Amino acid sequence: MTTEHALSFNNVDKTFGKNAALTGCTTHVNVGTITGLIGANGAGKSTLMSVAAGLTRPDGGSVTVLGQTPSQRNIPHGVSYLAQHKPLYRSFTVAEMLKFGAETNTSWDNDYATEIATSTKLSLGTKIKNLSPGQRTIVAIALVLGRKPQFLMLDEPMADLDPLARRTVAQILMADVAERGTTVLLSSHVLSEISDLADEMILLGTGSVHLQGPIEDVLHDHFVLTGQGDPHTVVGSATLVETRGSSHMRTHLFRGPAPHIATSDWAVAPVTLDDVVLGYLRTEDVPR
Ligand SMILES: Nc1ncnc2c1ncn2[C@@H]1O[C@H](COP(=O)(O)OP(=O)(O)OP(=O)(O)O)[C@@H](O)[C@H]1O
Repeated sequence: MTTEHALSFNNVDKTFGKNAALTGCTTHVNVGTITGLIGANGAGKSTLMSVAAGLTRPDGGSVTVLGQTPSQRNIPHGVSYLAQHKPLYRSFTVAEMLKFGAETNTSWDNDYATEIATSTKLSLGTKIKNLSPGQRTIVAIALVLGRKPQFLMLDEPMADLDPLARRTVAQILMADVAERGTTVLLSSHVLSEISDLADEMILLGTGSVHLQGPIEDVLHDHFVLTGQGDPHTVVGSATLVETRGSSHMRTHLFRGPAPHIATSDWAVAPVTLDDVVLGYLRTEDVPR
């Protein structure tokens, strides 16, 4: 762990019965970044966040969050975590929920939380149970940001939001990062959301990390090669991640420096985030 890391996992394991959720998971989140946590259903994203928040105890390995070891007795100061199910009291009004936030947090910014909660024009007098799932998400985000966290973890925060509300939440998060220097770890299945919002990414595949780094570097470090025959004859030192297509025309995803190709038998193209993520998720046999 260095002070540049808001979160640091070293060889972390977590098993639920026979289900291995995290297996030798080693990763970190750099301070001051918005990091996108990507992975297939069941890859371990929620478990990683729950362990980092101190709500789930790992079986092995070490976890450091804002310089502290999280546990149920020691939820690290400065951490806010919004779980996927967005816990709120259904019988409370929005105003009562915000009051609850004020009463249970020593560092609470009521004006800021109220501004976020009302950013999509919902009324403070409405009961939580009468809000739509998307409106509940906005209130939940107001509650986690009202605590003025140093490190914010959001588990699929955009899943219920309409396109306009998504944009509102994205702007709220980017403003928070710019003005308060908050570090954000955000999981999503929508890759366009990750490329719009995040500077860095962690790609989790069944419990351990396939790939991690600044998104720009990840894209720069991969290329797609299309053609027939053995691609290794033209790629140099790059590592094959995945191959698709028929024997007539194959598309190969490679990690490493893109080659200069002097023959019309092969074509090299830059990748999108979709190419990289889908390529890794489609194959079990990936370079780690
Ligand atoms: N409380 C639990 N009891 C039993 N198994 C669990 C529990 N929580 C998680 N798991 C298992 O651990 C694995 C990882 O689950 P997790 O919810 O962390 O994945 P995820 O990447 O967040 O998935 P999704 O994208 O579907 O939300 C899965 O196999 C899941 O079934």
